[in-house]
Amino acid sequence: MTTVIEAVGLTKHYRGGVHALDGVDLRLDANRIHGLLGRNGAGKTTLMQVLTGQLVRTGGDARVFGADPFEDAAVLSRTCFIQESRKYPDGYRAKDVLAVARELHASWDAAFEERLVDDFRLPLDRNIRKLSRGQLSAIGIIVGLASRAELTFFDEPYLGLDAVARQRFYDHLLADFGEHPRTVLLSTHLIDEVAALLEHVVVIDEGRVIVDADADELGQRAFEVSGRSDAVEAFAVGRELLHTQRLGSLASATLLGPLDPASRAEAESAGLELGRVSLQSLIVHLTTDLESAREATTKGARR
Ligand SMILES: Nc1ncnc2c1ncn2[C@@H]1O[C@H](COP(=O)(O)OP(=O)(O)OP(=O)(O)O)[C@@H](O)[C@H]1O
Repeated sequence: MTTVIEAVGLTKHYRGGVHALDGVDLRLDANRIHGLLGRNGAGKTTLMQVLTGQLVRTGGDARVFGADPFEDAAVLSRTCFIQESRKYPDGYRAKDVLAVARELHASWDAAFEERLVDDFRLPLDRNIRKLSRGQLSAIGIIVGLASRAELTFFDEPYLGLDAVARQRFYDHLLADFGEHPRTVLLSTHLIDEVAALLEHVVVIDEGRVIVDADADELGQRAFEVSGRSDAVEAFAVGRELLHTQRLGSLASATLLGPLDPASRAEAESAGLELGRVSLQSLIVHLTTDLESAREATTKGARR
């Protein structure tokens, strides 16, 4: 597989000791939809800004299509970056933004643009400042999709979009990706909504990559058991526990590790039910529960 994005020890530090990126190692393959997930302030936007040459890195190396993206016009012409906080010049109407984007992207599909404008009901003649939050997001989505750039970054592209419009975005992205494969890096907090789209998932936390895995493999990383609390507790002994929940005499536990045949048999003979862990729960547990568990262990060891 061709690598489109490669980062080695990538750092971006700000004054005041902020390590927005703190040694990011990453390789993203071509023609896949990659998810970039993580909590607020984890470093997702910073990573995209460095990879699109909008920010200068402090250290390490970043390659996009094999070149340094910073001020490399050839790299940037193959890239489309959709950012939620984009500012437009005074007096611009929605159709002016689309006209500029059309000029910038060699693979722009005007017929697709037209369909998307209809589908997202974008008022083309309205001044950009008068558009609703959702309509502004729709502009970004239309540009990101119709540009058909070889590499598209969507940074939280759908602030303010209603559930119907978000579903349309997912449907269009998936259908168009099927016909015109390209590389997409999508950052979002609506993890379960996009889980089915993602082939590969990167989770960053405090500027570091904590998960870098194919979505299928990630689904095998944890499982849930539920049933009588004493049976759940007994089953959890010796296993890495991510999370537990109790309700009266019943409990459920999220455990790390693949569900091998022996564990399955053990759970079944203890009368426990087995279930999958959603991508969102897994990531929430990995970025919060594991952290607290490790903190508790470190504190315990220090005592
Ligand atoms: N110009 C700046 N000066 C100082 N710190 C900054 C600057 N820009 C970003 N940061 C900090 O860098 C960290 C990473 O920010 P970033 O915007 O990349 O996070 P994010 O993962 O995109 O968050 P969110 O999901 O909330 O959008 C945060 O702690 C943020 O406060």
